[in-house]
Amino acid sequence: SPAPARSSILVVNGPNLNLLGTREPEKYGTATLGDIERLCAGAADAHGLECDFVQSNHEGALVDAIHQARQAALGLVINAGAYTHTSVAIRDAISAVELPAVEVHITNVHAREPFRHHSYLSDVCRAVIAGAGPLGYRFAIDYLAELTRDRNV
Ligand SMILES: O=C(O)[C@@H]1C=C(O)[C@@H](O)[C@H](O)C1
Repeated sequence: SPAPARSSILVVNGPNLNLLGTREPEKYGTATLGDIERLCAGAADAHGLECDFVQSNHEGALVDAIHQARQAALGLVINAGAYTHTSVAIRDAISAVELPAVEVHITNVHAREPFRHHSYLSDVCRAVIAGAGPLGYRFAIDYLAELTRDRNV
């Protein structure tokens, strides 16, 4: 009989996102990382799925978390924070694990400083959601649920 379908989405948050709630609230809002994780859990639950969460300020720890998702998750939601704009290592990890990934940014990075306009991750992700605030995480989960529906991965 086929292996049971995977039911978890790994939500990856990068550097400084642990400060959400008090980090430049005029840009990032007042929702804490915990609030966002609860939003994600509720979004996944609506699809009969669950979320695992990792947040790290360390690039290699994020790479390790992406690797570990390969055997367990049906997809990735990733807000790599500043590493979005610098990290070939995280890009290569996403590409290597061959899971559908959605890139999320709370802010509209294209309306900010030029150095935020380029992402090393976008072309190895299925979709990019930027500027919708914390709701972007829910949109990403809804999309991944649709993408992987009825797929015994
Ligand atoms: O909007 C966000 O969630 C992203 C979060 C960060 O920490 C920044 O370094 C990115 O440039 C934008």
